[in-house]
Amino acid sequence: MIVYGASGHGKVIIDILKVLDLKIDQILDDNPEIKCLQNYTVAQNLDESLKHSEVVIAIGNNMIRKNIAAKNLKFCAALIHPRAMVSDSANLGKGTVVMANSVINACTKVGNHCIINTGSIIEHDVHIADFAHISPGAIITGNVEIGAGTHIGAGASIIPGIKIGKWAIIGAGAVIIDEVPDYAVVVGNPGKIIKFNKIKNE
Ligand SMILES: CC(=O)SCCNC(=O)CCNC(=O)[C@H](O)C(C)(C)COP(=O)(O)OP(=O)(O)OC[C@H]1O[C@@H](n2cnc3c(N)ncnc32)[C@H](O)[C@@H]1OP(=O)(O)O
Repeated sequence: MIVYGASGHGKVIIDILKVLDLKIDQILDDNPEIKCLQNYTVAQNLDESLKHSEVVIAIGNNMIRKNIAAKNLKFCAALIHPRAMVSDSANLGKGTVVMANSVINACTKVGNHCIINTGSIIEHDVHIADFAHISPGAIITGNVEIGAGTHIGAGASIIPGIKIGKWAIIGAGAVIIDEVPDYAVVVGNPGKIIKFNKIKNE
């Protein structure tokens, strides 16, 4: 497996690969100043001999993950920590990572290259689009829809059936009781829009 991104998030993904007994072939990062991650050497270019290896994008920034996903690489199927609980009826897209102690309940759909972070709860019939990130401890209750590239902050809660647009940001600890439009940044309990996210090259 190639780990693309030598970040803090990369460290957690390395732990998942280790516990799944998957071999780490190379760690890549576009930043030439990053030379190592823990005990691993970090390269800027993919070793030609590894061009058929599967790749996981290990970067927390949703837009950077989207840009890397456009490259011609062989992305892995979803990586699931063995101590996560994922329903048989859930559907997870390629490159999505599911961290320890998270729960993904029945009939949920999670898109490509999403992060379902540590201890988050994704309830039944939730739909999460590509490149979204559900932060540690967030609670997404039943029938919620989350748009592409949206970031749900740590410990946020979303009440059932709410629709959250694309490239929105929900602040840490927010409680979302109303629909959230595309690009909105929402904080507090009850959640209120404080601004709109200026996304370029979406
Ligand atoms: C493994 C991991 O670590 S995963 C990482 C998980 N990361 C997170 O959960 C971070 C989520 N991010 C946040 O909560 C951020 O504070 C954001 C994105 C909502 C806002 O960040 P910024 O755009 O930098 O806003 P800024 O810090 O300038 O705050 C703007 C206002 O909102 C308030 N505010 C910011 N965040 C919150 C919050 N989570 N809850 C309540 N109020 C908040 C600020 O106090 C400030 O209020 P003021 O204008 O009255 O002073």
